[in-house]
Amino acid sequence: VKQGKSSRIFEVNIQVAVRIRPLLPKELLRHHCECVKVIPGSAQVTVNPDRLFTFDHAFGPSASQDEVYRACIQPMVRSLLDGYNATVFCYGETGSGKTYTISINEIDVATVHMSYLELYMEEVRDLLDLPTNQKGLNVRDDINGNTGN
Ligand SMILES: Nc1ncnc2c1ncn2[C@@H]1O[C@H](COP(=O)(O)OP(=O)(O)OP(=O)(O)O)[C@@H](O)[C@H]1O
Repeated sequence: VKQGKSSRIFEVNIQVAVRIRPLLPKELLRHHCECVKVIPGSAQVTVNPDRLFTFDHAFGPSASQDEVYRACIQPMVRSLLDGYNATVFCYGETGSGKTYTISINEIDVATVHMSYLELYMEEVRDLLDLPTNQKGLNVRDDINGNTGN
């Protein structure tokens, strides 16, 4: 991992956070139970229960949007306003809480160009472009190595 240019903000360029959402009412009704747990005060999670995984951040079901935002996103927003590029990428199975988590926004002092893409089953969809978002986008490289669709 490369050292971040803006060492004031980042020690590394890429950080990985895991968030475990609370069980939904329908899951509680079906007596589902949590099989992934955060070790309190750490960035580690246990799975079932003897496998241990370490991340840069780990949030359990009681973590608020604010807590996730402050730890993971706010430093990126500051860095963005300093002129650096930043990407927040949510990965997880259907219903795991990607949309819920990514819907955190707090920039009201600048014009922001944002794209909202979904990568699912190797198809890319532009979620902000209703006419095309039913069919996948074709991603191509041109002769100069630029990527477009
Ligand atoms: N941290 C959370 N606290 C409370 N509810 C949550 C949390 N995360 C997700 N949920 C709820 O769980 C459900 C699924 O979340 P969400 O739609 O964000 O999943 P997703 O990963 O975007 O799913 P998909 O890939 O199918 O679009 C929603 O009802 C959402 O409100």
